[in-house]
Amino acid sequence: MPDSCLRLLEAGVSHNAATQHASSTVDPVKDVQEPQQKLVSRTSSSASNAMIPDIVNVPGRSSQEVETEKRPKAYTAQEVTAHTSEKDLWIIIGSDVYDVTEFQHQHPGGAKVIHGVAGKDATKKFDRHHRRGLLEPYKAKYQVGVLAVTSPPKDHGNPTENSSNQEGLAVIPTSILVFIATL
Ligand code: HEM
Repeated sequence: MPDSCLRLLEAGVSHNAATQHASSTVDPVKDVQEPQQKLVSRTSSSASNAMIPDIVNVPGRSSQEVETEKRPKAYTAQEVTAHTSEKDLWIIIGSDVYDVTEFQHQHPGGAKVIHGVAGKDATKKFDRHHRRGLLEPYKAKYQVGVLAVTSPPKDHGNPTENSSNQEGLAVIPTSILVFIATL
C-alpha cells in the first residue's frame, strides 16, 4: 500500500477515534443531565409534599382528625342564618362565628340586642358598643368557627401575576406576525 494511502488510513482511524471521543464527550453530559432531571422531579415531588401537613402520621388518629383540630371550622354566612332561634343562636363578628345561645342571657347589654342580630353579621352593631379586644376572653367558650371565604382570595388585583394572562401576552406577538404576513 502506498505511503499516502497509509497516511489517509491513519487519518481516518484518528478521525473515527476523534468522533468516538466526541460522542463519548456527549454521553457523560447526558449522564450528568439525567440525574439533574431526576433531581428536579424529586425536588418538585418533595415540594408538593411540603403542602401536606407535617403531622399527618399521628399514631392512632387519621390525618382528617388532625386536620380538623388544626383548622377552625368554616361556615358560610348562609349557614349561619340557620341559627336564629333563642335555643340555637349564632352571630358573626368580624370573620368569626359565635354560638351565643347560652351567652345571650348573660350579656350585660341584654338578650334583646342579641336577638336583633340572630343568624346575621353583627359586626357593625358590636363595634358600636365594644372594642374588639373585649371578645378575646369569650372566644374559647363561644366561638364555633370562622366565616368561610366564598370567593378566591388571591389572583385578584394583580393581573400581571395571572398565568392565563401571561399566555395571552405570548399570543399577541404571534397574531401580530400573522397580520404582517397577510399584508
Ligand atoms: C359574643 C358577643 C358579645 C359579647 C362577648 C359582648 C359582651 C359585652 C360586654 C362584656 C358588655 C359590658 C360592657 C362592656 O364591657 O363593654 C356588653 C355591653 C353591651 N353590648 Fe355586648 N357583647 C356581645 C355582642 C353584642 C352585640 C352583637 C350587640 C349589639 C347587637 C351588643 C350590644 C351591647 C350593648 C348595647 C351593650 C351595653 C353598652 C353600654 O352599656 O354602654 N353586644 N357586651
